Amino acid sequence: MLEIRDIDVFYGDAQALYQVSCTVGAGELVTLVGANGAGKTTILRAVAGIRPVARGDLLFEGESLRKVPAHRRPGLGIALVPEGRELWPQLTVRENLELGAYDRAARARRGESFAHVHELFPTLKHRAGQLAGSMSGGEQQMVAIGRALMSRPRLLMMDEPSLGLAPLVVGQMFAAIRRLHADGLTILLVEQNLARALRVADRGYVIETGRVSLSGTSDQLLSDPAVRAAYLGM
Ligand SMILES: Nc1ncnc2c1ncn2[C@@H]1O[C@H](COP(=O)(O)OP(=O)(O)OP(=O)(O)O)[C@@H](O)[C@H]1O
Repeated sequence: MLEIRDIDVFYGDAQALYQVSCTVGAGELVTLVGANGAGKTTILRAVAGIRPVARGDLLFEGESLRKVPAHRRPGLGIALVPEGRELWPQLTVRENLELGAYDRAARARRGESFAHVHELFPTLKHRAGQLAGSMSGGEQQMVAIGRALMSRPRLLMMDEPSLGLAPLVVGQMFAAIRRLHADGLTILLVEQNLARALRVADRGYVIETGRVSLSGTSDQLLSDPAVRAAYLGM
């Protein structure tokens, strides 16, 4: 479904990604793991079209995204749940969700999408009229994921959905991710919690200083001595 081919990405003169390649097949849950500042967010931004790609290419369902502006990518089925959630705090939960269904096709199927989001996160149904900014961190993350689902994505990218959440809430978040994957959604998940991410993912890529340093199935990575030493302290 998604093929990232040898991309280089810069912030001004500073190069953040060096010939990064990775793929996500239809129905797969793939995770990008690695330390702070390794370049994981930048990969998602490149796929979403928020950061331009200086070299290389991005293919979505076989078509190059290079000439597709960021605002047209959700219409193709690409959704990003950004780091920090980026909700509208003064709008209600329902209004935040509605803003996710922003194109005509998504608006036409809004009722169905609401039902899907409410089934995944029942709290959002009960709190529909509450201001998003007054909710807990975990609830706000649910709104951010729900808003992305309202655009009816075929590829859902999530940037650190568990960041800053209490352990119990992190468990609920991963249960929701597992459920979306079991329902057949294609997911690209960025996580710093390597062990947890690899337990839900089919495959993973380890990103180090802007490069893919290792890749493999989750089992391969979890049993790799270099991964265990560097990320799991074993
Ligand atoms: N807006 C920006 N301007 C300049 N440099 C940036 C910007 N955003 C990120 N960078 C740099 O690009 C590199 C990759 O950052 P990126 O945010 O992609 O890493 P990350 O792996 O997602 O880490 P984190 O978990 O902290 O988000 C880092 O060196 C970072 O300092």
